[in-house]
Amino acid sequence: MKRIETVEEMTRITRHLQRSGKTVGLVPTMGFLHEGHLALAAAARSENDVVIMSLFVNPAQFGPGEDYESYPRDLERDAALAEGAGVDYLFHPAAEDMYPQDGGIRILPGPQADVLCGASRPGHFDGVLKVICKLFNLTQPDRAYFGEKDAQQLAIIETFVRDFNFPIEIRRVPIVRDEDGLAKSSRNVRLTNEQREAAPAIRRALEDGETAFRETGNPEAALSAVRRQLSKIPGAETDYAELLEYPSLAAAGEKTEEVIIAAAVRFGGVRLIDNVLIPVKEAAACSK
Ligand SMILES: Nc1ncnc2c1ncn2[C@@H]1O[C@H](COP(=O)(O)OP(=O)(O)OP(=O)(O)O)[C@@H](O)[C@H]1O
Ligand SMILES: CC(C)(CO)[C@@H](O)C(=O)[O-]
Ligand code: BAL
Repeated sequence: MKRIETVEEMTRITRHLQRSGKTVGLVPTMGFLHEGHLALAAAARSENDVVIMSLFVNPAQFGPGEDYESYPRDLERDAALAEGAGVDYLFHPAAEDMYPQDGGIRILPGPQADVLCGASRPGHFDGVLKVICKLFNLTQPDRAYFGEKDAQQLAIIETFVRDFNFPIEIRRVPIVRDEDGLAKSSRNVRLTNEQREAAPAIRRALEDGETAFRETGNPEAALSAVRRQLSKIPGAETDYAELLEYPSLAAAGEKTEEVIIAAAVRFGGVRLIDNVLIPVKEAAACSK
């Protein structure tokens, strides 16, 4: 595996890869790798000649007072894990190299970014789209891999690629969980023992919502089941819990084919997200 530290070198290698005619899979991450990231890398490995993983804690997607500084980082550990996962190029630029000047162009996502994490973290998805646009241009991938844990991000990136005609296939990867059901997340290491013990209840709350939705087909009943369970988690504060159409993230209606029940929960300064995706046809079938 080759490490690439600068935008200039990444550009040079991309030109070379383009001439070689090899297919390229891109796995964008913020590092502190876990099995969720490795599942993205495995999918990329199985579908492409070359795998590029980016590892960049993107300042543009963090708001004032958020955890940019305290976000976990460990480059050497990440490099060993990426190499073990069959990554060919690990791109880990410095922030000053990615953003040599302040200001510049802003990318403004549409209504999909007005809800859920977009409502709690104003400007977050502007920053995600900016870095994704840069990474797509810098690596020119055939395919790019994103996890369903960040389902809103995935939906917005799919729209971005369609709207701006990027010749890139976006590949969705299912959520990888710990044995007790907690979704793998780099931020899990920042939980205290008590918080870590309580955190799998987020998943159970979403499952209760899924069961209620499958049994009743009623979004309000499902959502109140989720909110009730979330409110009982010791030491946790619900940031949001919502049921929406997926991937439009509009209110669910008559023609909805799939819904998402998504939640964000804060344990002190650690904010975790999780979701379930439910095909509406299946839910209707269950309730009959
Ligand atoms: N448990 C998971 N299962 C599947 N994909 C995941 C999982 N966790 C993260 N990913 C995906 O990995 C990519 C990089 O995510 P990121 O580096 O932010 O990791 P993270 O663990 O989500 O970190 P955070 O602490 O910010 O939640 C994203 O596409 C994200 O959806
Ligand atoms: C996609 C991403 C790498 C962009 O910084 C980040 O939002 C993440 O890790 O999900
Ligand atoms: N996986 C989402 C990145 C963030 O929390 O900023």
